[in-house]
Amino acid sequence: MKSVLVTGANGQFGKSIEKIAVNYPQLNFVFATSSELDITSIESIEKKLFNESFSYLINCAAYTDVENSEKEPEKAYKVNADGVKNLALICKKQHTVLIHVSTDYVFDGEKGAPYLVTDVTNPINVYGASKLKGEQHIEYLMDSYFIVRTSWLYSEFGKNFYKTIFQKAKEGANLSVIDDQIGSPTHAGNLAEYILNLIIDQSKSYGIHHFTDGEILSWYGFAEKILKENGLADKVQLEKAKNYRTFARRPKYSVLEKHI
Ligand SMILES: NC(=O)C1=CN([C@@H]2O[C@H](COP(=O)(O)OP(=O)(O)OC[C@H]3O[C@@H](n4cnc5c(N)ncnc54)[C@H](OP(=O)(O)O)[C@@H]3O)[C@@H](O)[C@H]2O)C=CC1
Ligand SMILES: Cc1cn([C@H]2C[C@H](O)[C@@H](COP(=O)(O)OP(=O)(O)O[C@H]3O[C@@H](C)C(=O)[C@@H](O)[C@H]3O)O2)c(=O)[nH]c1=O
Repeated sequence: MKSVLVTGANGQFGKSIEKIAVNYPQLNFVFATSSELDITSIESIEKKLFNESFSYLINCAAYTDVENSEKEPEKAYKVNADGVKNLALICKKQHTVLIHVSTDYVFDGEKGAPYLVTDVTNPINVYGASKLKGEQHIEYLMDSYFIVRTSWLYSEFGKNFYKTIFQKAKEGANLSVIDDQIGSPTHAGNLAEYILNLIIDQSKSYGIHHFTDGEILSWYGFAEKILKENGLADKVQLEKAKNYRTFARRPKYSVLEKHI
């Protein structure tokens, strides 16, 4: 039976994997939260991997606060770059395949068409730059890895745009959402299935993958969809934001092309 270690297990994506893990009885999962395994500490990782060896490590650990990354870049780099380097070094030593999740924010959004896995990266915010650095450590250090870039994740778990809009709408707040950033919302459960199937299929298509749900929307369009899905469209007012102020710049068009 293949054993799979999941790091960052308490986050949105870690919990999404845990939810569907029961459908994969042929895999033996170990879920490690940030307090059980801190990816920024070599000792912490080695402690977890001392007695047990894993065929795969799915890294869900990350610093995902896009806004705060601008104010405290060292926090983003510590986890998203240095922490990922630690995982790459140890996985290589232990012959564990690393499956790492990355982001559409590694691109600048200026292409105006869906990004291919071969397209040049050029992040325009600290979060994206720190995630790219993590990717580069893996590519430099390892041969057997998957870097799966995805975008605009949402689910019942953790903090995400879907839940924020739904919550605000339920409270009856009027919503103002930008329509000049375009991307592909992706259900975290679908990404979890994609990744677990790479394992089940014993895929050797190592390298960078793009996975999204395929629909192309603005954040405004996504908000509209969320309201409709929950029967709230007639109950709250949704307007296109003119000046929604943020610290971080975000790519204008960060759709990921799934097919090579
Ligand atoms: N959310 C999104 O829209 C998107 C996310 N991604 C990528 O997907 C992955 C999963 O994201 P998501 O689940 O949404 O993010 P979350 O922020 O929900 O989860 C991240 C998890 O990482 C944990 N963590 C933080 N620092 C460490 C550390 N040093 N050691 C171990 N664990 C740590 C956090 O722990 P704690 O619970 O203690 O805070 C948290 O549980 C990330 O790599 C992210 O960059 C890619 C595209 C879109
Ligand atoms: C909540 C809200 C956001 N917005 C804007 C702000 C921002 O430009 C955009 C998205 O808002 P958020 O801050 O929720 O999204 P953001 O944190 O930028 O989401 C990103 O997270 C990281 C982790 C990723 O990897 C990306 O793929 C992407 O999902 O929508 C509004 O215009 N109105 C609103 O009411």
